[in-house]
Amino acid sequence: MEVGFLGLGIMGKAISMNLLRHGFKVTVWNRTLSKCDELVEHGASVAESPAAVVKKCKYTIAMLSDPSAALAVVFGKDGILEHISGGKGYIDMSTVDADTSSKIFEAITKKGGRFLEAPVSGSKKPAEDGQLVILTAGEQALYEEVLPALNVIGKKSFYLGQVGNGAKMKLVVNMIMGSMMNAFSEGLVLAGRSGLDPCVLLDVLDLGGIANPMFRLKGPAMIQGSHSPAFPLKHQQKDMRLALALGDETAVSMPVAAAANEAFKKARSMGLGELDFSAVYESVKAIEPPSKIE
Ligand SMILES: NC(=O)C1=CN([C@@H]2O[C@H](COP(=O)(O)OP(=O)(O)OC[C@H]3O[C@@H](n4cnc5c(N)ncnc54)[C@H](OP(=O)(O)O)[C@@H]3O)[C@@H](O)[C@H]2O)C=CC1
Ligand SMILES: O=CC(=O)O
Repeated sequence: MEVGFLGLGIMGKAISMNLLRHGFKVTVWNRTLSKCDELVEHGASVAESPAAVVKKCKYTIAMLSDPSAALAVVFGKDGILEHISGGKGYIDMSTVDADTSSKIFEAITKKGGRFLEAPVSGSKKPAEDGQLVILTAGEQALYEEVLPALNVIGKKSFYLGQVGNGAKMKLVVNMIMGSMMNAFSEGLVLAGRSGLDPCVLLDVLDLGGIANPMFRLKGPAMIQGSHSPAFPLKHQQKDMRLALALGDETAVSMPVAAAANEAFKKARSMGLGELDFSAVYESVKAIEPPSKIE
């Protein structure tokens, strides 16, 4: 199967490498073209624009940073709309809001193309290992046609019906994840400031009912102050913002998520946006206790 791939950031690079490893023919494009070089060394072809990719490939997958990037690649100069036609499929894996996804869907179908949104849950390592959870919505026939690729990319794909449902599911999941990361960070700092060993806290958590892979994986590195980016904090804050907007639309009160969003914004203002989202821990730690606690 031949696929196009747009966006070779942390996730796009890992996913397209994985597709190449599994024998897919992959034509890549990235805004910063030099990021294509490593993929070419592993057998990918390069095209000069999103339009050129979609002209060449029946199926094109995109993995871009945010709504404005997702829209730019479709509607911009040399974008997808210039060559999408005649049954070609466009699969957008970027985490965006439902409105963005719907705009893309409408424009593509108007041109005779087909659309599937397919945001993913799981980070850099699951992307490298083909262990993502894929949250698709849109044209079901396209979903079924591209299952061979989805089965390489992920350990499980959900088909959630109409366009927008994949985006919404992803935002709900990441709203929960971002809130958990904040509670975890506060717990680690609270343990340390209370004279407890945060490493022992990790052991206690891991044996109880709230044990989870995120605490297990990120905790030891966080305690070491290491936040090498797997899921950049700026993207987690974007997801909190989009989830809160969904909460506005649906009149769901989310004070916990709102507080978590503020914490991620503060971390961004401290210059931590390019680090892993676990770096929110540094912004919690940065609040010095008064010299004497009354
Ligand atoms: N990292 C993770 O763990 C996960 C991320 N996600 C989501 O996946 C998406 C990608 O994440 P990730 O790979 O980490 O992000 P990165 O920041 O590593 O990569 C972003 C990609 O988007 C491209 N891009 C940004 N702006 C534009 C634009 N205006 N026009 C064209 N291309 C653009 C970048 O190109 P360039 O190289 O030129 O900057 C790059 O290829 C995001 O929506 C994120 O929320 C979902 C699950 C997990
Ligand atoms: O969106 C991030 C993730 O880890 O999932």
